[in-house]
Amino acid sequence: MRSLVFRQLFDTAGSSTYTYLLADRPGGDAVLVDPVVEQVDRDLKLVEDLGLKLKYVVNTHCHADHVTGSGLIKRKLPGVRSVIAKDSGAKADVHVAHGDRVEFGDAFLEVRATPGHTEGCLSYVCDNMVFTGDALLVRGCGRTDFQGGSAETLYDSVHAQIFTLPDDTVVYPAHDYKGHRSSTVGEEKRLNPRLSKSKAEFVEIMGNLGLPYPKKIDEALPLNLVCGIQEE
Ligand SMILES: N[C@@H](CCC(=O)N[C@@H](CSS)C(=O)NCC(=O)O)C(=O)O
Ligand SMILES: [Fe+2]
Repeated sequence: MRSLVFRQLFDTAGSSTYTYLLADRPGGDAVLVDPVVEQVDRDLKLVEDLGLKLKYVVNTHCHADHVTGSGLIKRKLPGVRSVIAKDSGAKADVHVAHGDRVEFGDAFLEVRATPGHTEGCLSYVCDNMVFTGDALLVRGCGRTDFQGGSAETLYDSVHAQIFTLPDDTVVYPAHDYKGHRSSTVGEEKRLNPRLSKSKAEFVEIMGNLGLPYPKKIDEALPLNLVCGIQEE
């Protein structure tokens, strides 16, 4: 049996983002999911401490609230390749779409298209884990009021691509604002206060969130379209 390496890291500097480090085995090939630019040194130190070979920096979507660490990591570790959805409209070394695999050593991430929070949102399945980005948060979900968001589309994505996974699949979101770290598909199907409702109720809830725009949206969006770094 494979002994996958897994670490969940949290951005305490303001974005409340979870970054995930996965490797196919101790000392093996690794991927970093949703790195944050302010945390790149922390992430790369962990990669080095664990003796891992970082292959890919993978984004679940073009983030609106923080700048991705992908470009800075590529600059510090030449050879690392960035990955994002083709439908995100963002630059990357590898554009993926539903059904693709991101392989690292003997392990892989299975790409599932889960649009609705943004047009290019992906979730990545690895063994009994799903990295849901902002499509599904613990007891919540991503907002749908910008970046081509659509409550109807998000509802269909989560129900078709995440809630069809086995109930014991562990849900790892891109953010948490309430102190949660993970959940399971079974738990979210039963207890998610938005997505356990009917589609019509969900659309009504999402239309009335009244959230202010993320503070860094004007800086983050244009930078994330070019991997987090504006080249000279
Ligand atoms: N206050 C934060 C932004 C909070 C926010 O809008 N989060 C997004 C995910 S990042 S695009 C979201 O979808 N939230 C859903 C929710 O129900 O909170 C900031 O200023 O950065
Ligand atoms: Fe987002």
